[in-house]
Amino acid sequence: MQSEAADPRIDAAAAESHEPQSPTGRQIIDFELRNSLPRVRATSPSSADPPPGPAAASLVMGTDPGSTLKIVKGEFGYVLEDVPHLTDYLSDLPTYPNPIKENPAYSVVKQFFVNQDDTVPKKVVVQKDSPRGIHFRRAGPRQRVYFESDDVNACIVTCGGLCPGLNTVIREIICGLSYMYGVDKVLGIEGGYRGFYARNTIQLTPKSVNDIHKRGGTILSTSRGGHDTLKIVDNIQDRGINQVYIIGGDGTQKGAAAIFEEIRRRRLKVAVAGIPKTIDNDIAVIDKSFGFDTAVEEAQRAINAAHVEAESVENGIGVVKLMGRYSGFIAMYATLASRDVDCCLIPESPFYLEGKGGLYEYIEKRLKENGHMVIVVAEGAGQDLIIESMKSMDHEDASGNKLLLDVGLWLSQGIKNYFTSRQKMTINLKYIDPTYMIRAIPSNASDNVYCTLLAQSAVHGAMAGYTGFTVGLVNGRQTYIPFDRVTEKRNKVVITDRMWARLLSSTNQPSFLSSKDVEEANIREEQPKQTSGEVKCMENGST
Ligand SMILES: Nc1ncnc2c1ncn2[C@@H]1O[C@H](COP(=O)(O)OP(=O)(O)OP(=O)(O)O)[C@@H](O)[C@H]1O
Ligand SMILES: O=P(O)(O)OC[C@H]1O[C@](O)(CO)[C@@H](O)[C@@H]1O
Ligand SMILES: [Mg+2]
Repeated sequence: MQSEAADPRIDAAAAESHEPQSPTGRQIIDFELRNSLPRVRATSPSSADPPPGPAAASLVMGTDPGSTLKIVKGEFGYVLEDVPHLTDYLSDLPTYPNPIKENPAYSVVKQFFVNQDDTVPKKVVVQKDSPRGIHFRRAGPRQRVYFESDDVNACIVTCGGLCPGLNTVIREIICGLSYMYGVDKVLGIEGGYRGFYARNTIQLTPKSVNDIHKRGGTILSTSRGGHDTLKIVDNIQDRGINQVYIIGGDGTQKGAAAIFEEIRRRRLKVAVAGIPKTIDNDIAVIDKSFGFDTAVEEAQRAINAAHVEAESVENGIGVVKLMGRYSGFIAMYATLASRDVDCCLIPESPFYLEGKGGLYEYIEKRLKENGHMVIVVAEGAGQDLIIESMKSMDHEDASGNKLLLDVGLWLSQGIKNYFTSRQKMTINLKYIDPTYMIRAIPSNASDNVYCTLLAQSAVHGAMAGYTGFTVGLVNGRQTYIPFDRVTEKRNKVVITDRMWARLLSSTNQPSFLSSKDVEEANIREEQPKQTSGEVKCMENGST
């Protein structure tokens, strides 16, 4: 471990830094960032160069000790949860006209640049007297950029599990940097976070990545564990990297936040941009994560197969396991899309097997009615029941994620035992586990477009000097979201929400919930989430 005093680069950088000058005739925007850095003022060097913060005179900055968020308050309860900018800790950075202006493809676009004040509301369903609520900065190209094309030295890393679309995002970061901004130095870090200090790097060009979106997986390979913030930032510094693109799930975004904090502490001119990846769709705030649509579509093939098998025999049961460690979105959407599913089990909704209203009773009823049935089970469902029945130990992977027991096998065995031992009826059960086959395919057409927009938004943000942000779709608009916002909690299926009710009504399955379960779920959802703007919000509200 390297101490601050032992690193000469930190002292040198700190000695060079000084309080920003008061800008002439420009609004000074004060804000307070959480930890070690002193209070700073974001300024804009020239009138042709809009400041990174909102320019509207009515906005005042709020301060929130203990919060990592950069909060801007406006009228009528308007709150902007802004993302950091290089000028927050580096003063007098020169800016340059955005080279996109010279690009023939984009020069005809009527309003190509995003208005500096554009923000996107988190909540779109409002009442006439409700406050305007939380907003995020709108993503997109800015008039001026904080990097000269020739000076950019970017790198890309992929971490965590696989997900359809990883290669598309990699490709579009490289092509976006090159075609829109004329950047030609992009390094691929191999093997996830530990690749920064333990693996090789590869030079990436539009030509070398031309075809990669047609392949599953990640050409950079990935890993879990191995995040050593100081070693990673040392490596970034040693290589002269000044833009870091980090693609990964909730764990990866936490790692990206740690890297950003260390970079900021060392006062380096390095932009850190996260692109959220998770096939489980469990990242908070954003509408959905890339690869999710592809996964739901591919899951249909497994469900169809299970259905064909089940309806072709007497008392046929098809059990399909889908991914979803903590969140059952893939299972829920795949079930809703298919209409062949009779029962969907997810981690968020407790269920029980035996007795009145239990799963076995429902299976029996369904077989008597229809002669066959299909069950979709998310991998994280029923883990408490399995642990109870197998007296198993808790295990974790290299990143500290819970290692799951195979709910599909366990459930299939349980159903077989139930019907055999009680001589209820002869059943014919087929268990299909397509999880890794689904995760390993290339992204479908709509995910490819989505990946492209995410990658381009990340590139625009980094070029414009924003840092410490995750790019994401909020209510259909590309935004920059502070890391903390996407890592503080997981996106989960809300079982008291209308979407889960739609599922229950489509499958006709029992909810398996006691009134106590419903009460607990309601309490979980109703707990207000205080921000410094004192705006209460509910994640994943009804659609
Ligand atoms: N709290 C944390 N602080 C720093 N690094 C972290 C943290 N949590 C996870 N990481 C690092 O992020 C990387 C990926 O984490 P993880 O394996 O949990 O996958 P993920 O990004 O959550 O993706 P997935 O959706 O596949 O779970 C790992 O290298 C891990 O060490
Ligand atoms: O086997 P691995 O690579 O650890 O990944 C499995 C996990 O990854 C995820 O797909 C999330 O990326 C989970 O659904 C699943 O539990
Ligand atoms: Mg994760």
